[in-house]
Parts: sequence; structure tokens; C-alpha cells
Amino acid sequence: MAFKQGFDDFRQLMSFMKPRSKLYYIGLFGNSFTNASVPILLSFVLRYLLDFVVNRDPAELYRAIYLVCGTFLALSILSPLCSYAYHRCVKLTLADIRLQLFAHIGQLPYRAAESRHSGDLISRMTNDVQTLEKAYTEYMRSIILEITMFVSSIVILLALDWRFAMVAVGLTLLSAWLNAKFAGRMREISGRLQEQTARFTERLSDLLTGLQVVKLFALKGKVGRLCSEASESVSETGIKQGRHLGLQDACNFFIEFAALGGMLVIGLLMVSWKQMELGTLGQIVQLQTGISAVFLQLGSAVSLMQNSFASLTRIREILDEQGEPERFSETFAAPDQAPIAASPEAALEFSGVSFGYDSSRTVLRRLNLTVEEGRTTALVGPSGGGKSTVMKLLLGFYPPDEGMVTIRGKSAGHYTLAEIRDFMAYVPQESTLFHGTVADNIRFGSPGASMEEVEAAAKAAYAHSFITELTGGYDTVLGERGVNLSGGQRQRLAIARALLKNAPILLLDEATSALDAESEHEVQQAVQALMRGRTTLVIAHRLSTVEQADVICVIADGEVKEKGTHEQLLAEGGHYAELYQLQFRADPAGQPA
Ligand SMILES: Nc1ncnc2c1ncn2[C@@H]1O[C@H](COP(=O)(O)OP(=O)(O)OP(=O)(O)O)[C@@H](O)[C@H]1O
Repeated sequence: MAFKQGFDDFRQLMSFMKPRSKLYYIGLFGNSFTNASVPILLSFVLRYLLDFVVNRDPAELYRAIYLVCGTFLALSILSPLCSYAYHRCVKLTLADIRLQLFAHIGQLPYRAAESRHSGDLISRMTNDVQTLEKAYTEYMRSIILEITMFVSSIVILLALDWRFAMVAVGLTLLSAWLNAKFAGRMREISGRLQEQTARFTERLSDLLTGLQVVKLFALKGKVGRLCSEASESVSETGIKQGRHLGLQDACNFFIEFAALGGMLVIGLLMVSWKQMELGTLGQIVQLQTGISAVFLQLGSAVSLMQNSFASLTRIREILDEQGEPERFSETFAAPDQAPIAASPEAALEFSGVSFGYDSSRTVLRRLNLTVEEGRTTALVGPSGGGKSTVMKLLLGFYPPDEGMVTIRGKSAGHYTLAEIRDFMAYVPQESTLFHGTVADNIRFGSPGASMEEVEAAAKAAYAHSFITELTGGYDTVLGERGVNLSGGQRQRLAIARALLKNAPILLLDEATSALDAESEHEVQQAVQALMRGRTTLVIAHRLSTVEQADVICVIADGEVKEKGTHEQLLAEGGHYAELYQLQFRADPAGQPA
């Protein structure tokens, strides 16, 4: 079972090497064979020298000299060349794995990506990938080298004295059985160690992303404690791993010395009984030293390889996860639901859509919502009512559980997810900026856009003037998540990006509540520019910002509770009027005349 698992792991490890496996194997075997040949050749050198000492035959001395020169040449030319070849293959393969992981994480369904901590994914892409390097280099080389040395030593031993060869084979089988037992346990410890390393990266990532909150609420002690607990469990398991390796080494040492000592005593007795030449005994002892090293090196290489296999499992877990489908189904009608028909004049439509993030709780309940072409529809309502969820469904982050989402008269399932996202420009509450220049960040909206187009978008988004005031202008490199810009500036860059995308449908999750009055005014102007001539669905947190909307929908408990213009809804005196009065009392200055 353990062997089968080991073989499967090995096959998977090598599958990443496929595009360059020939060069890798040539380099690895070449390097291992060259290094394995040294002790074998030296055993012959020892034998010739001892024979020369006993028999005084100069031919024996010359043989020894030729062999030493040949060994030196092989080691100094072949070994480095082969080493370079396989190390190059390994570095390229690790880069491939990182890229594969990166691309696959980008393709994971939103639900799958959301359910994992970013620290865990980072740990898999860094620690786990790095752990594979040793498997491809050190451990593989050690395994091949030791097996080569073992086989060639046994063949020569057989030629010299079959009885010694049989003893060596027997002891090796005993050592293999013992080491397989250790490897099984090592696999378990290594898996735990990688998991704990990932937990530590998660805590670290929490600390860095939440640094402001940590400082503000004096959470350094609490977060630091969580980090140190995670770090302690990593080191505890690391120590356990070390103890396990030490015990394994002790067993292997015992076999090694028992074998060597036994052979030496018996060999010396045979020499004294004239049943063996001294040179032959010297060579046997030299070969047995190599075989003994096999117990030790091979055992620990196989054990340490379990570390890499545990990492491989974690990498495969991500790569084997099903990616996002190209498109969702056309309809998700419930059995008791009448067939759904899309209204052709609607830009966006939800017909009887139900949805829950998990089966235990329904967030949207047979929701019906129409966003008409070229008009602005605002979603308002209490926190947790389902407004953002509506947008997530529109953007194809999740499929509905029931009902149908329609885009421009056709079911969303009619389009690929990429087409749906092409139709829409989305400005979230928290603008995401990437490391890169200001221009690059705006250009994400349309990667082929010229500098003039980027500037035009920035001007329309009321961002041009603050950009030109930055020391590098459009070439200013933004810090992580745009930390060197204010909230309003980040928002305007996101709006410029959306303008550049020039998509027919605009989804806007309003963020003006977090901005000061001056920034809000500028962002509002930018938003107005963005909305012009577009079908817009806007989530409004401040009702004063959506009074001009063509239709306002109040969403609460996953349903549209009210629908109409600002005046109509005020006149109705329902939820909207109540919310409006609440906000008016809280912020009379925000109330337009
Ligand atoms: N990823 C998620 N996993 C599980 N539940 C979620 C997730 N996102 C949102 N929810 C839950 O779904 C419900 C609706 O959330 P949603 O974000 O759509 O509300 P909202 O009306 O946009 O609220 P707000 O105005 O505060 O942004 C909430 O109860 C929320 O806890």
C-alpha cells in the first residue's frame, strides 16, 4: 500500500517534468552515476595498491594511477555538466508549477476561491512548491546514486565472494523494510507540518492586511499570540520530524556498523587462514562501506521525500479542483415553477431567482427584478438584505439555485461567463488597485488602450488633476492595494478604469459613505460621467445619492419589497420613506433641499 502510494506520488511528481524529462533524466542519471562510480573505482585503486604493496608489481601501481586520473576527469567535467542540466530543468519546472497554480487559482469558481484563506493559497504557491525542489534534486539524486552504488557494489561483491554478497543483500532487505515503516509515519508528520506552515502564513497575512485595525484596537498582543501559537505548532512538529529522522538514522547506523564489523572480522579470519587475499578483503571492506552508506542515505532520502510528497498532495488539491464552467445553465426552474419567459426590452432581469451561499440559508427568495435598457435602477435596503448578492449573480460569480437571470433578452446561460463580464463594468465599494503604475491600473479596463485614451478616461473620472500632481504622474508606481492614494482617489481610478472599458451595462456598488464631503463630490461627478448613456444598476447606501434614479427597488430579506421613483416611494410611506427619514435625522446636512 505504502509502496503503491509512493509510486503514485512519484508518477505525479514526474508528470510536471514531462516537457523536459529527457534532459532532466540524462543530467540526473549522469551526475548520479559519475558520483556513484567514485567509491567503486576507489575500491579497485585500494585493491591495486594493496596488491602492489604485497607483490611489488609496478603494473598494479600504474593501474591505480590511471584509475585515479580517470575518476578525477569524470568528476570534474561530467558531473558539473550533468548537474547544470538537471538543475536548469528543475528551476523551469518549478516556475511552470507556480504559473499553473496561479492560472488555476484565477479560474477557480468564486465560491471555491472565497472559501480558502489567501494565506493558505500563498503557502501552497511558495512553501509547497519550494519543497518540491529538494525532491527533484537532492532526494532523487541521492536515491539514484545509492541504488547505483548498491547494484554495482553487489555485482562486484558477487564476483569477489558470493557469500559476502548474500549477506549484504539480506541486510539491505532488512533495512528497506525498516525504512519503509519510517517513511509511512514521516508522510503523516510532513503533511501536518505543511498544513501548520500554511496556518502560520494565514495568521501572518491577517496581521499584514489588518495592520490598521491591529494598531487601532491594540490587538498586537492578541494577533501576535495567534501568530506565535501557529509558529510554535510548526516548530513542535518540525522537532518531532527531526526526532523521527534521528531514530531512523540510529537504526540504520546500527545495521551499517554491525554489517561492516562482522565482515571485517570474518574477512580477517579468512585472510589469516589463507582463504582470501588481503587486497580482496580491502576491496570488499571498501565496497561494504559504500553499501552501508546506502542504508543511511537511501533511508533518509526516502523519508525526506515524504515532505515533498505531502506538498505535492496540497498542490494537486488546488490543481485538481474543478475550474469555473464556461457558462451556467440556461434556467434553474424549481419543479413547482411555471416556465420562465424573458422580457425582451429589459437589459437585465431576475425572474423568480432564489439563491443561498450554502444550503442552510436562503439569501434571495424568488426575486423578480427588471433593469431597463439605458435607465438607472437603484437598489436600496437594510444591510444584509441581498443587494450585493444580486450583483454577484449578475457578474456570474455564482449560479442561481432557482429561476433565471436574463441579460438583454436572453438567459445568462446563453452567454459564456467571459461574455457576461465583457458586457459589464463593475465598480465595487473597495476599489482594487494592483502593484503597477497609475496608467497600468486604469488600462486594466481595456488592455490595448493608448495613453491618450487613458488620459481621456482619467479626465472624465475627475482623476487627471490629482494624477498630474503625483511626482511620477501617470507613471507613478502605486503601493500595494494603492495605499499611497486616498479613498476618493482610488475610487476615481476605478471609475476611470470602468470608463475605459466602455461596457454597455454599469454595476455600481456605491462607496461614497466612506468618503469626506470634498471627495464625495468629486467621486459623484465621476460617477455621473460614468452613468451617462449606460444601463446602470447601483447599490446605494446613502439615499440622497439615488433620488434621481429612474427606478428605486427596496430589497430586504432577499425580496423586492417596494419599487418606484423617489417621489412615489416617499408618497407610499413604506420601507423607503422610513429609511429616508432615518437617514435624514442622522445626517440633515446630506439632505437635498
Ligand atoms: N460569501 C458569503 N458566504 C456566505 N454568506 C454570505 C456571503 N456573502 C454574503 N453573505 C450573506 O448573505 C446575506 C446578504 O448579503 P449581501 O452582501 O448581499 O447584503 P447587502 O444587502 O449587500 O448588505 P450591505 O448593504 O451591508 O452590503 C447576508 O446575510 C450575508 O451575511
